[in-house]
Amino acid sequence: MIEVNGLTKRYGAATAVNDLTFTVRPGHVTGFLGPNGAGKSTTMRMILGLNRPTSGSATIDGRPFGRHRAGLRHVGALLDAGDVHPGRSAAAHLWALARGNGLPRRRVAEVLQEVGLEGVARRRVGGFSLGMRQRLGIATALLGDPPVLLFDEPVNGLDPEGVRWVRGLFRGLATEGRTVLVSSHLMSEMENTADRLVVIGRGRLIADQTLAEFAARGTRAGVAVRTPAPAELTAVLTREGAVVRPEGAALTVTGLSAARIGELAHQRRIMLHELAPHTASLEAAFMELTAGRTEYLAGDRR
Ligand SMILES: Nc1ncnc2c1ncn2[C@@H]1O[C@H](COP(=O)(O)OP(=O)(O)OP(=O)(O)O)[C@@H](O)[C@H]1O
Repeated sequence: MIEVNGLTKRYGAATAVNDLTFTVRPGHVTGFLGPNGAGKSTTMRMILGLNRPTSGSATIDGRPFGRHRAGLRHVGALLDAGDVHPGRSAAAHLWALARGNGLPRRRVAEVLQEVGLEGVARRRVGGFSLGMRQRLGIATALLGDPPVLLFDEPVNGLDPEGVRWVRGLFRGLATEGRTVLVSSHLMSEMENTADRLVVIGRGRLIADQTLAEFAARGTRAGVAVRTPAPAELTAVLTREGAVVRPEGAALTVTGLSAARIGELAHQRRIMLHELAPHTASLEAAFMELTAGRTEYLAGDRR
């Protein structure tokens, strides 16, 4: 379990992380989501003891990271996939880490196979594509078989097959009862990966809830209706308290369920060609919640 309590990081006058409090529980993939510059990397670095908080605390299973003797056996992390000596081979990089953490040499072959790099294990990392570096970073995180894992933007540079693989990997790790925190600035990446979300904007907490709860608090749900008698149906539904907006050839109805709209249309013998409840889109919910809390906007000249 990761517990973040009142965590704050200031760089001079700028506040990168502002009084963040949240908990990441085992058995789930928790998505750590926010626009560019929201403070995700800074938070993860503080959880891992690489940056010192200005105030507040971050603990892993009740202790600051630095007090865990087991190192890679306790926490695995992918922070910056470029952070590997380019002249080293993938295997040499992992062997050095295994040795330094008292891990058996066989773990190197195991994780290389798990991430699909066994065929290039002896090649210099300098020649790796971004996707291959990400896979090596993931292998590094898995090396100590740790119960707590943090991944900062792990999907960057992966091809669609790689994205599918990494989703399955994270879900598998959570199913084994591990604590898995995965950051991204794209909701679409989290939609099929995370079951819980911690959302931040400009260093502050915006939401900490399940994916379903998050979707529900975003865009209001409505029902799309198509009928050859829009004026008549609009009058009937409005009398029942619904709000009806024409949208192209269709109507968007809020305030009544699809079932009730169907009943009313049937009673008045109004023909319907379509009756479809909108499901609130996660992307729309994310955009709505982070609007105004984005550090860098297109066209913004600050
Ligand atoms: N060493 C530093 N010195 C000064 N400012 C910093 C430093 N590190 C980060 N920041 C600032 O802190 C804010 C948060 O940055 P951070 O990298 O944590 O965001 P992020 O959510 O990970 O963004 P991205 O999705 O772009 O990686 C940004 O405004 C950034 O410019």
